[in-house]
Amino acid sequence: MRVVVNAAMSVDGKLSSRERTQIEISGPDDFDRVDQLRADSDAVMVGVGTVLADDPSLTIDSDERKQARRDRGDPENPARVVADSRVRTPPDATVLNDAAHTYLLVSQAAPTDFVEQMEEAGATVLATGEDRVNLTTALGKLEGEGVEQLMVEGGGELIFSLFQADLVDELSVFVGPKVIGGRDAPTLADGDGFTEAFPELELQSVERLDAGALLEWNVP
Ligand SMILES: NC(=O)C1=CN([C@@H]2O[C@H](COP(=O)(O)OP(=O)(O)OC[C@H]3O[C@@H](n4cnc5c(N)ncnc54)[C@H](OP(=O)(O)O)[C@@H]3O)[C@@H](O)[C@H]2O)C=CC1
Ligand SMILES: Nc1nc(O)c(N)c(N[C@@H]2O[C@H](COP(=O)(O)O)[C@@H](O)[C@H]2O)n1
Repeated sequence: MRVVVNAAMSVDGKLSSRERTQIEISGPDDFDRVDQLRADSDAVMVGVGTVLADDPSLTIDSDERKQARRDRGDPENPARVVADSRVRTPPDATVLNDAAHTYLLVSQAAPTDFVEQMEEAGATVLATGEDRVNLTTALGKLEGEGVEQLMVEGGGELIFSLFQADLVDELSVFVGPKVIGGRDAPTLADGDGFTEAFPELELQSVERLDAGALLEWNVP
């Protein structure tokens, strides 16, 4: 499986403000690039923190891209994946609508009645890890479901864990012109942070885009 992480961050490396509401950091050209990246992926993943903060759809905007997927025999939207150890995804979350299939990655600690509620809403629930999702095992299960390219759209807690588990192959970061600030605002990689053995990436490209820059990195 190829794991491609994409995010938009402010000049100072924040994904959002301390209020954790969705902030438009990308411009139209970057949103269009993200739409293409979704269309090129078998599934789009976020952590439950992003579901609770943004209630995202994670679907494709462009009708042409949806048609191109149908023409090649794929569903019109990639599958959606939420890392959600204890099922905090609200039953009325947009990621559970019928625009795409949804996988909920939970842990063994997930309450059975919540799991059943998600399955009734049409989601496929994959359990790994005792208290928290074991991302290595969970991504292996997704691969078994046919996910060859997984796009990850954040947030910072999930992105850090994926780097920690050495699961990331590529990182695309759009750096937008805003300064957000705030010690409690989410950054590209949060979690506990590294204190040694910092992952070192290889810069593949730098491009001016909208009012910012797109940086693409490979993870050796
Ligand atoms: N600008 C951008 O490109 C983006 C911005 N954002 C912003 O980021 C913020 C949300 O980010 P954040 O709060 O970090 O949330 P995340 O989306 O990273 O979700 C974090 C949650 O995922 C769950 N999770 C399950 N398994 C794991 C695991 N193995 N490792 C880590 N997390 C796991 C945890 O909850 P549990 O333990 O309950 O399972 C954790 O609290 C919002 O403000 C949103 O607007 C989000 C995406 C992109
Ligand atoms: N690429 C990008 N640029 C920004 O400026 C953003 N705020 C985000 N946020 C991510 O996009 C998701 C919203 O998706 P939908 O439009 O609802 O499909 C959001 O949840 C973040 O993951 N991304």
